Amino acid sequence: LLTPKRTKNIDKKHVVITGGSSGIGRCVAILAARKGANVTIIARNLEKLSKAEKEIKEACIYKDQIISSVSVDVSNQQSIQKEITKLEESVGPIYMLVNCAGMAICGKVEDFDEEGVKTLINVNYLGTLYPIQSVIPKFKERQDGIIVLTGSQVSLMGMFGYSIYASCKFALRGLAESIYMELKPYNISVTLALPPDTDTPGFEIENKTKPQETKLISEAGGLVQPETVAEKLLQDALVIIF
Ligand SMILES: NC(=O)C1=CN([C@@H]2O[C@H](COP(=O)(O)OP(=O)(O)OC[C@H]3O[C@@H](n4cnc5c(N)ncnc54)[C@H](OP(=O)(O)O)[C@@H]3O)[C@@H](O)[C@H]2O)C=CC1
Ligand SMILES: CCCCCCCCCCCCCCCC(=O)[C@@H](N)CO
Repeated sequence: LLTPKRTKNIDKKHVVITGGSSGIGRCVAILAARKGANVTIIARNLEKLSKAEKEIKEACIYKDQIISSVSVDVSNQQSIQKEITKLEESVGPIYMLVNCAGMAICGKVEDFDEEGVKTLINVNYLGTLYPIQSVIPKFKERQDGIIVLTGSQVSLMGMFGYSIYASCKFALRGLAESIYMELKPYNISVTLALPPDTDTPGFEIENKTKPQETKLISEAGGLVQPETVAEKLLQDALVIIF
C-alpha cells in the first residue's frame, strides 16, 4: 500500500482508439499522443477524423510520432479485421486497443423500432467485440497487449430510459469479464471503463431523445468532462496491479 503504483508505458507504442474522433475517445487519443504513443483513431466521418487528427498531432512530444486515422464502421467484422491487419503492417504492432466508439438513444422500451435497437447493438456491442477479436491473435502471439472496453455506469445498473443502451453496456461487462479470464495467461490486460454522464458531442445528441425522468435521475450522478474520463480510463488501463 505504501509503494507507489507502477504503470505501463505507452511511449513509442501503437495505440488504436475507436471513436477517437470525438468526445471521450478524442481525449484519450490526445493524452496518448502526449505520452509519446503512435496513435491511430478509427471512426466513420472523414471530416471529424481529420480535424481530430490535427489536434492529436499538436499534442505530440516527438517529431517522428506516427498519427493516423482510418474511416471504417466498427460494426462490420470483415472491414475492421482488414483495417487492423493493415495497421499492424503500416504503423506497427498494436500494443493497446481502446474501444470508445458507441452511442446512446434514450426512450421507453416499447417505443424503439427495429432500426433503433439494431443501431445500438451494432455500435455498442458488436462494434466493441469485432475490434477485440481482430487484435487478439497478434496480442497472444506477442504475449502482450492492453484492451479497454468503454461501458457506462449503466453497465452495472439499469435505468429509466436506457433499456436498450444499458442492455448493450451490460453485455460489454459480460464480454470484458469473460475475456479477462481467457487472456490473463497471455499477459493481455482487459479494463472496463464505467464513465458517468460526460460532456461530449454524443451526450448532447443523446439529450434530444432523453425522457424527463431520465434527466431527473441522472442529475444525481452529475456531469464530468471528457478529459477527466480519459485520464482516469488511461490510468486504470495502465496501472500494474501485481
Ligand atoms: N458521454 C457520456 O455521457 C458517456 C459515454 N459513454 C460511452 O463512451 C463512449 C464515447 O462516448 P462519447 O464520447 O460521448 O461519444 P461521441 O458521440 O462524442 O463520439 C463517438 C465516437 O464514436 C464514433 N463512432 C460512432 N459509431 C461508430 C461506428 N459505427 N463505427 C466507427 N466509429 C463510430 C464517432 O465517429 P463517427 O460518428 O464519425 O463514426 C465518434 O468518433 C461510448 O461508448 C459511450 O457509450 C459512457 C458513459 C457516459
Ligand atoms: C443511492 C443511490 C443513488 C442513485 C443515484 C443514481 C445516479 C446515477 C446516475 C447515472 C447516470 C447515467 C449514466 C449513463 C451515462 C451514459 O452512459 C450515457 N450518458 C451515454 O452517453
